[in-house]
Amino acid sequence: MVARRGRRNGAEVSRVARKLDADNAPTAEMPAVQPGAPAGEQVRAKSIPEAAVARLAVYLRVLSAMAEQGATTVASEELAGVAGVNSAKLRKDLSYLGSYGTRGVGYDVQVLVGQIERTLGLTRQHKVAVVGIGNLGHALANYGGFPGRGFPVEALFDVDPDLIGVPVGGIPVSHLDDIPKVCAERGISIGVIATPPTAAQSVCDRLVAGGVGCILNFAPVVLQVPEHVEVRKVDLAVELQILSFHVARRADDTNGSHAVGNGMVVR
Ligand SMILES: NC(=O)c1ccc[n+]([C@@H]2O[C@H](COP(=O)([O-])OP(=O)(O)OC[C@H]3O[C@@H](n4cnc5c(N)ncnc54)[C@H](O)[C@@H]3O)[C@@H](O)[C@H]2O)c1
Repeated sequence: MVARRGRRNGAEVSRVARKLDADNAPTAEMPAVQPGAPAGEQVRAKSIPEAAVARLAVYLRVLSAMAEQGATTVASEELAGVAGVNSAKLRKDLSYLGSYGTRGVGYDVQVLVGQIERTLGLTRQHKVAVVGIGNLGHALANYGGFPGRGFPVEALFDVDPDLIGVPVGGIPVSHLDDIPKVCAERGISIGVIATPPTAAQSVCDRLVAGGVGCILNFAPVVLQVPEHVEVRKVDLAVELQILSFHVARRADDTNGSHAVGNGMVVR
């Protein structure tokens, strides 16, 4: 009997990144330098707070755009401004990577890109399967932004006979029952669940049987998975409720905001 556990919304990004890395290499955990630690002292990536890991992904996106435009160095204030955080928080986040920048020069863009990519486990490709090729599944399968970020969509699954064999985004849709076999054959590491909630657990079980170690679940249901499987849940209703809370709070109290530049506010 395999041990199972439920996952709450907001599972740890850093652990997922390490899990993805672990799927590809035995030396899974990215060592980072503890801020304030003596040079060369290594700590595990799990010491990076989840919120900071999420911001690292934003910095990476900004830095990649800067590199494309020919930037070689960037000041912390500039990077912070474009990323929408305050510069003290940015410097703190980057210190988790052992990156402190050079006074008067800033950060080397390419070095920083490499450090963030390694920390997020993005130095390898992670093959993705999408299950449930309805409205959301079609959008995900057709979205061209995943392969360039190291997440090529390599398999699609559904139960609708009208969809089986039909290419979506260039990939023919396979039947649900073929999930374990196809995922194992193609080395899928991430399974995206875009089925109705009633089907999500059985889909998840099939993905796990196919050796998939990471699940991104769009269905509004809590999944039970073995200990070695990581799950992240995307619940747009919860996100809207959180926004609603912030709107209500802002109406009562605008304290806690930090005004920058042209009247814009970053949090
Ligand atoms: N559409 C959105 O904007 C959106 C946003 C957030 C979350 N979600 C959630 O994502 C999921 C999908 O939403 P949707 O709007 O794409 O639904 P949809 O009805 O358009 O598509 C669902 C697809 O899943 C397939 N399916 C059903 N049972 C299956 C099974 N056992 N195995 C494989 N495929 C199966 C159906 O044939 C269909 O193609 C839902 O759980 C929904 O709550 C959707």
